[in-house]
Amino acid sequence: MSAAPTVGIVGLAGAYGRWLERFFRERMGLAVIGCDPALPDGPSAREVRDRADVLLFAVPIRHTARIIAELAADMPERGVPPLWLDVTSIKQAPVAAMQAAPVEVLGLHPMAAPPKSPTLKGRVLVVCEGRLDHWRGFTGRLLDALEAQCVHCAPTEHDQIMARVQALAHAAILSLAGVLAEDEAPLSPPAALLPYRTPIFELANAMMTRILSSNPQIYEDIQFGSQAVAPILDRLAVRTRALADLVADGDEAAREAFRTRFLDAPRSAFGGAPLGEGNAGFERLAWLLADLAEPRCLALHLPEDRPGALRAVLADFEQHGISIESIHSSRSPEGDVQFRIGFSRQQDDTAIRAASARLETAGLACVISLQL
Ligand SMILES: NC(=O)C1=CN([C@@H]2O[C@H](COP(=O)(O)OP(=O)(O)OC[C@H]3O[C@@H](n4cnc5c(N)ncnc54)[C@H](O)[C@@H]3O)[C@@H](O)[C@H]2O)C=CC1
Ligand SMILES: O=C(O)C(=O)Cc1ccc(O)cc1
Repeated sequence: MSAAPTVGIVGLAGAYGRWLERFFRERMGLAVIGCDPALPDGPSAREVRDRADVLLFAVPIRHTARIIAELAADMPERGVPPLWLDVTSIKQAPVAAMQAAPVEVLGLHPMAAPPKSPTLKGRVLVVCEGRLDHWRGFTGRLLDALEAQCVHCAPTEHDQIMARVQALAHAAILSLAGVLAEDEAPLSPPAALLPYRTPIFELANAMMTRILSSNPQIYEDIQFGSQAVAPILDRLAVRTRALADLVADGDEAAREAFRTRFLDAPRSAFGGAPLGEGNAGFERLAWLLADLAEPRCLALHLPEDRPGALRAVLADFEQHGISIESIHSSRSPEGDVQFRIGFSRQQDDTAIRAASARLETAGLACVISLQL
């Protein structure tokens, strides 16, 4: 094997396959080959397996263990065992299938959709170490280059955790979406409720619409792909039934049972400090939502990514006596940083329009939109 290993990606044309191809080429400087039924002119999976030093599986959850097992079954002898990796949202079955091959094994689970950014910086990456010896140094460099917040656990522990972090959370959100979808006008479509929103409902709506807009196969397979899920969903159903029964009873005893089982017990299980931190996080999001709801705003991006670029924009506002009410950065679908600047109703429209024009003419900002 050469000093710079060749990476093979099974599932090269998929969302993570494409992101990882770019990551390995551009951030690690490695040659990447791959296969995918969506790339019929490319090499076969066995060709990729035999040419790659590092083989990564990024295929649909429901097919992953089978695809790995098929490639493991007729694996030719190699002097140095290759490294096999996967990024599947479940870990027990894929890691077990890789362990059955004469290879070194590392299971990964990025806890985010493939980002617009070139690394997983700011995201969590679950790492399930299977069997590492020759490849230990390389996997250390890989994890460093990914820049994620790594957490380590065993595959079975991972699946128990994901039955809660993913399957249970998604089930609750999809059940909420399903109940709302059953209603009729004027209570439906669900968006008809948004003018009456609370911050909690607005965040719930963001979660419902996120899941319903994403790859449906993933959300199906997260429910159906792990044996850890069904018992957790039973507990959700029992608890929801119990709550509905208490509310139907409606007497003081039912209220007392609600307070004990649905408020006090979870409150003490969460613990004082985590409750405080979580609640403070919610407050920050609620403030953000309130700022974003302010319709008077200027959205812009800074063409020059240099220190002082934002300061020059703010200096123009200062010179012309324009106060801003909020400023938030986000990313466009292409990954460019955008700033959204909110103005109070007291600020003069003409002055804001003139500032917007000046910033563009001076090349200090590209104005994406101006709403007054
Ligand atoms: N998209 C996401 O938000 C996340 C995905 N993942 C994991 O990444 C993996 C891939 O997911 P995505 O890229 O989102 O799915 P995707 O559906 O975009 O891509 C899967 C690719 O695998 C290909 N494929 C199917 N059968 C194949 C076979 N026999 N050989 C080679 N390629 C085959 C498909 O043609 C497709 O291009 C899954 O295991 C998923 O759990 C993990 C975290 C987040
Ligand atoms: O986009 C989001 O918010 C997600 O939660 C995406 C996602 C989907 C599947 C995973 O296993 C991990 C993350």
